[in-house]
Amino acid sequence: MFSCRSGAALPLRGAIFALALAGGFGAAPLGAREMPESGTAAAVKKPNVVILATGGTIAGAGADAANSATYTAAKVPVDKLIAAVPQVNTIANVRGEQVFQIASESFTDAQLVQLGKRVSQLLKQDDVDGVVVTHGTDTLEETAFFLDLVVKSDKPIVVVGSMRPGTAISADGALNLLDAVTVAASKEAIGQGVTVTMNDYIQSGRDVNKRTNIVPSAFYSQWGPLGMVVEGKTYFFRSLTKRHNMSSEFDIDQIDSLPLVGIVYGSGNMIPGVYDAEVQAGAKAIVNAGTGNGSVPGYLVDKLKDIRSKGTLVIRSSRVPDGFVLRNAEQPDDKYDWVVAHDLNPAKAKVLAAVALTKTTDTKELQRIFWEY
Ligand SMILES: NC(=O)C[C@H](N)C(=O)O
Repeated sequence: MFSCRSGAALPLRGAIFALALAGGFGAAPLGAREMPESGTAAAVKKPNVVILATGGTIAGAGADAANSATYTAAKVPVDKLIAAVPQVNTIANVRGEQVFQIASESFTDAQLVQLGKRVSQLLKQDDVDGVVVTHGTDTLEETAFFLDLVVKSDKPIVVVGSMRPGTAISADGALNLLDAVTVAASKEAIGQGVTVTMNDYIQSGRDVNKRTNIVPSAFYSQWGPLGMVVEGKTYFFRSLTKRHNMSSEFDIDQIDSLPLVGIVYGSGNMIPGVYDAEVQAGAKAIVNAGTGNGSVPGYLVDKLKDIRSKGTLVIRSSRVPDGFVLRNAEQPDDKYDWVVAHDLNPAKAKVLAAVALTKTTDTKELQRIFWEY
């Protein structure tokens, strides 16, 4: 009934995904005609990709096809997600594993560590060429950066989500997942660090962040995407210059838990007690999501100096989405023994601080790490 030739099928993919999730496929899955027959050279040579499913909107379901924003995340199991995009089988030998079934805002550090260990374990296997992690988009940028920092492998790791549930008209999950498998199976992605495939782009998991909470073009990096995926082929135009994966000094195999790091959001008329609450809760570092160039209100400087002198790390980041925080601009970081987050947004600075603190509490070392990763 439907033509499955790439290009012609593109506008239909969202609807196809929705249909599949609703159990709408008949006997012959789309794409089956394009699959190499088993036993042929093409079938033997296909890379092996494991999809680790963690939930999110890509596994979400709404009551009606018109519900693009009102739905329940983390409903559809991994096997059904894969079955809804049979085109992945033309690219790789794909199998799925359900690691969690949660919305990504519910991720904790314990889950981050568990996921990292599983990705690392799988990529050590000779029969695994790449891993895709399906994930909610709310904290996708943290997980992607975490995996970028701690998984010691050159093999492709792709984190993918969607902005619309699979049941919605024009759902974006099917194409995003197909693109993720394409990148995970591609030789070009080897050594590129953890990537995120959303809305046809290949983004660096280190750089990318969610900029809008409605439309499919939600993910953006101020340094630009690494490339694109078009009709089952990857096109890379840039590489990540920051240390990651094989060149990282961190290894998930040596990390069993992460120290608590808090974020305090900067604004006018702030409450100093928020910092005390973070310290009392056990925060080993506080990321100050300051205004502008990571600026700190005059009436809070003594509070942050006091916190630092008692042992909690102070990291100056900014609530401004782009640009970067300069050391000793706005505040004398050398004098106060504070660290700056460079271009990392507060959520990413929190991840790097937690990972870095598993190795060192020395502020010079920590600042070096913030420059290098
Ligand atoms: N688009 C999404 O995936 C949002 C959802 N709240 C999640 O992060 O799981």
